Amino acid sequence: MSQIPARDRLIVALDIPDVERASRLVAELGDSVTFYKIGYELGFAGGLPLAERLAGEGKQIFLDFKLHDIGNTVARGVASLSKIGATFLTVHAYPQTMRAAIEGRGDAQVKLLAVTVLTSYDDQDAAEAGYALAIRDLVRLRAEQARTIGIDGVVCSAAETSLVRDVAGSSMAIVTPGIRPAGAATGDQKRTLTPAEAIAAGVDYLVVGRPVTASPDPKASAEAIVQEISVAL
Ligand SMILES: O=c1ccn([C@@H]2O[C@H](COP(=O)(O)O)[C@@H](O)[C@H]2O)c(=O)[nH]1
Repeated sequence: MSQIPARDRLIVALDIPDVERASRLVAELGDSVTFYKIGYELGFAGGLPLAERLAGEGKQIFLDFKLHDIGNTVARGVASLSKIGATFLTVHAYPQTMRAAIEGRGDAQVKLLAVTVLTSYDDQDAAEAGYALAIRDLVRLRAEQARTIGIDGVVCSAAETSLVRDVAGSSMAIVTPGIRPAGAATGDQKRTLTPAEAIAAGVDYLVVGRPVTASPDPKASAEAIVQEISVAL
């Protein structure tokens, strides 16, 4: 995936509470951002028609709904979301869920990404949630299962890129939230790397929310990240 242009590797998380504000931000960012992620906040506030519109206007869309339910419900949810024209859609990396997602996607074009372990978790959080494995082992296991089941890519921390690449190979996309330009506030993210570190590690796509959306100059912040990606490629 080394042929992906630097700009198309930046996915801006549109974590914005309403469609009007999100549309204004997209207009302000203009050509500086080609790829947007829509998750709970905007999606549950009427963001799906915006996702469809942006896809129709040539932006790439990542629907980050992290689906996880009984198989029938996951399959039907994926079937509905597959009609939007998105590039990526997330499910949690549980084998039953991943198999159901593939069934629900059918012949649609959307690529399925499996969320391994949320980037806001560290080993202590995983233990508190009942997992006996350390995060890196859990990420490795889930990446292996995603590959075996036929998922298109994984979501993990950029810090796990090399272990994921080892098990997932070069054809699966590695998509990494928890990206923080040097000096940016980490907030609730616990497994972070800078854009340059993530590219050097070999990730395909970088997901960045607050460092762009909460910036006093979102376009300048997005351009600075694209520049950092270009230099590191
Ligand atoms: O493991 C994960 C999976 C998804 N996310 C999502 O990415 C963005 C990150 O936003 P920031 O403001 O840059 O922290 C957000 O929409 C999360 O839901 C993640 O962070 N970690």
